[in-house]
Amino acid sequence: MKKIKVGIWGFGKTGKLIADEFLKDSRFVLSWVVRKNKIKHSKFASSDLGYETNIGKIIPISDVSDNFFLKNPVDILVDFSHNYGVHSYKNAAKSGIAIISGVSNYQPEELSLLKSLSEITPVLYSPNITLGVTFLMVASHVLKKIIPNADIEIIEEHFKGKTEVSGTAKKIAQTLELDESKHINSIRVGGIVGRHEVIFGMPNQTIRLSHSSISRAAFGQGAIFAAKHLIGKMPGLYSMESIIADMVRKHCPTY
Ligand SMILES: NC(=O)C1=CN([C@@H]2O[C@H](COP(=O)(O)OP(=O)(O)OC[C@H]3O[C@@H](n4cnc5c(N)ncnc54)[C@H](O)[C@@H]3O)[C@@H](O)[C@H]2O)C=CC1
Ligand SMILES: O=C(O)C1=N[C@H](C(=O)O)C[C@H](O)C1
Repeated sequence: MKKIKVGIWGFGKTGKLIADEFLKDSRFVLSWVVRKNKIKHSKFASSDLGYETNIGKIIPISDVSDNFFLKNPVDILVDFSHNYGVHSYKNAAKSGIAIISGVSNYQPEELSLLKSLSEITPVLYSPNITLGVTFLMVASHVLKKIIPNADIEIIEEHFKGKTEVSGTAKKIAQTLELDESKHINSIRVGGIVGRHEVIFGMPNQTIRLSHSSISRAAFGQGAIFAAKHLIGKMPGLYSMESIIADMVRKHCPTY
């Protein structure tokens, strides 16, 4: 079977683990990663990650010219860089490259640019690409419909250095029609990769739905799941929620 060629935008804390998961999966070939930092680094993502191979050429953002995607074609571009990263790969869409963005704190301008690219290529955007959080989001949505009067609070916990409020928590708040300035409770301690909890409070019982990302590898596995669903699709905006909601409908038991 023909391998799916992948390019990664951003080679930071998460981008590295995304690259690692794609390197380990034989259905994919990691063609390149684009990084911003000019600090001295290996020439290949695989050697940077400790493998004795030279796969996934590391390309500095300054070398990305207008015809970069014609010269370096891939099937899918996966972005875990920064909210303005999308400005630097607009041309990928013109070349028909599918886009997966995991950037979680888009400003309206960048989000609408990303959405506009979905008119010409398949785009999947998710502030939390894990299967688990997506399931939690769908399940919370259903629960809110079943218990519309419950008190609902969202807790999000991350590593000390994360300055912004979790994009995942904001998306959960939007889905549940909650005021994000009142119902998101943020905790920043140590090295927590990412934990989200939705609490439904009722007078005589409490329901807690929670998810923990134990390693950033979870994001890489989510990106692979998304890539498998996106490949071969028509241009359009796709989401992890619609994929998981379809699966829930398919597998929901009847009693
Ligand atoms: N959707 C999801 O499941 C997840 C989303 N994220 C999000 O991914 C983003 C990155 O997170 P981290 O890796 O933790 O941050 P990081 O700061 O460790 O890495 C980001 C990297 O992107 C690079 N970069 C910035 N602008 C760039 C550009 N224009 N082109 C190429 N590279 C560029 C930076 O130099 C840095 O190395 C954040 O928005 C974060 O919230 C993180 C984890 C999971
Ligand atoms: O910055 C991170 O690392 C993460 N960001 C996400 C968010 O803001 O929701 C998702 C994840 O939990 C990790």
